[in-house]
Amino acid sequence: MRTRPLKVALLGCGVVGSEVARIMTTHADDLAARIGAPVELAGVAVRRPSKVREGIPQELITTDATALVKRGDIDVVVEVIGGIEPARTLITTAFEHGASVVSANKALLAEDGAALYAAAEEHGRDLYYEAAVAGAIPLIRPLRESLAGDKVNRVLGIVNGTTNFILDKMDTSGAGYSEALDEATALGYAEADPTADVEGFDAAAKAAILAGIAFHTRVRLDDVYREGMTEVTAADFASARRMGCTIKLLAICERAADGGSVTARVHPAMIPLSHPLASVRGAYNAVFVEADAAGQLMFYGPGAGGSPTASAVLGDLVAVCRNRLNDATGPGESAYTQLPVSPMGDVVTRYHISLDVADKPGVLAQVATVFAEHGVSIDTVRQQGKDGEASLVVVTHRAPDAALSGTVEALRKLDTVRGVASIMRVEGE
Ligand SMILES: NC(=O)C1=CN([C@@H]2O[C@H](COP(=O)(O)OP(=O)(O)OC[C@H]3O[C@@H](n4cnc5c(N)ncnc54)[C@H](OP(=O)(O)O)[C@@H]3O)[C@@H](O)[C@H]2O)C=CC1
Ligand SMILES: N[C@@H](CC=O)C(=O)O
Repeated sequence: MRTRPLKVALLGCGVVGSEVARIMTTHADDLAARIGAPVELAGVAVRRPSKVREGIPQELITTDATALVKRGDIDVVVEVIGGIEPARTLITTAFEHGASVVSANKALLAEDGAALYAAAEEHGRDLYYEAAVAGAIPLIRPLRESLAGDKVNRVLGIVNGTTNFILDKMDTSGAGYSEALDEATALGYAEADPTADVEGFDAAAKAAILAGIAFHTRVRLDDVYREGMTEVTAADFASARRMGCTIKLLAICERAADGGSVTARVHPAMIPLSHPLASVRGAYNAVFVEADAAGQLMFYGPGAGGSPTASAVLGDLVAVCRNRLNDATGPGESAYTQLPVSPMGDVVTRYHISLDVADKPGVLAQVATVFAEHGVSIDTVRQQGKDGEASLVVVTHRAPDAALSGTVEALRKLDTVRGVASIMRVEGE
């Protein structure tokens, strides 16, 4: 074993960073044995230097992250600050000064992953980011390495722990949205700004990363269709239950049958209770990967929180340190192509639509005509009338999203349709 330690700079010591530091300290001997050299925490950059950080010597704490990554003797920079800047500049500066980087920053990777990869390659360094998608679950490396010889066609899953925690609470205990979000935040699952979770930005960033790796193409955050879960109501859960379903925020990345394009989307969806994703509880994540030769694979585990995420960061740290000792780097992204990303309108799926309508003769026929005119075939209709008004629930067969949007627009114009209470896609059947 080499006796000179590999030096690690930790940028950020919050929910994830504090757990990374703790495990680096408590498992130091194991890590050294696995790497073949000891690893030393050489500095910890934070915003608030006076905050008490258990187990971290005060002399390691700095507010000058730039000076830390520019020191020139740092082997690996672990970036767990989050956000776009200063994280992006710190990572590129780290490469310029000879360090490899481990990051958990999905927002940055989805926005600027290609440029960061290019910077890593230019300087002959590694960029690893297993923790950026689905917390503790090994998913990036299986997709990038284990499945590199196969052809992945679909990635579908729950990739945000906070929203799964909230939806699960709403479904099983009738908890309110705000109360469940507060709990998820207190448990360290939510992003610094939880809007990223509940509005689907975090899951969309993860979908962009997954689609990119799975299909060997570049997919950016802006390419991902996104709907959050803030509008999901108790009434939606009641409708879902009547259909034998529950509601989950899903990330779905698909390669077109002809292989010439891909789609990536994040939105709430009804899924049958019999589907394995329906029983993913709390802040757990689960991702299905469908590949030509492998068939269907499922990855499951804790998707958020300090300790699970630190596990993924530490796994990357070991891999990157081993590469440093061997004067090597892991797989890069230079083989990526650019497949077009098709718009949401091209996606074909089923829909559950709740309408408030007048309860009088001919309304059902009028509504059915609108669906027919837009080429959307109806599977089931349920109507419940009360005091001259009625609630009409239509479940469709598979149809293009653009056709469904056209249908809904036309329905809104009917005098007899008082309002469209909800539109939910139905997946996983
Ligand atoms: N929490 C989770 O479950 C998961 C998080 N991630 C990702 O990990 C990253 C970190 O998340 P998390 O630990 O939850 O975030 P926190 O908000 O808990 O921690 C952020 C840390 O960064 C420090 N920091 C912020 N700005 C600066 C700056 N300009 N210079 C130096 N330090 C700075 C903060 O300092 P101070 O302590 O002084 O405030 C804090 O220590 C994010 O990219 C997140 O998306 C990924 C998977 C799961
Ligand atoms: N806020 C994220 C944290 C992990 O990526 C989530 O809830 O999944």
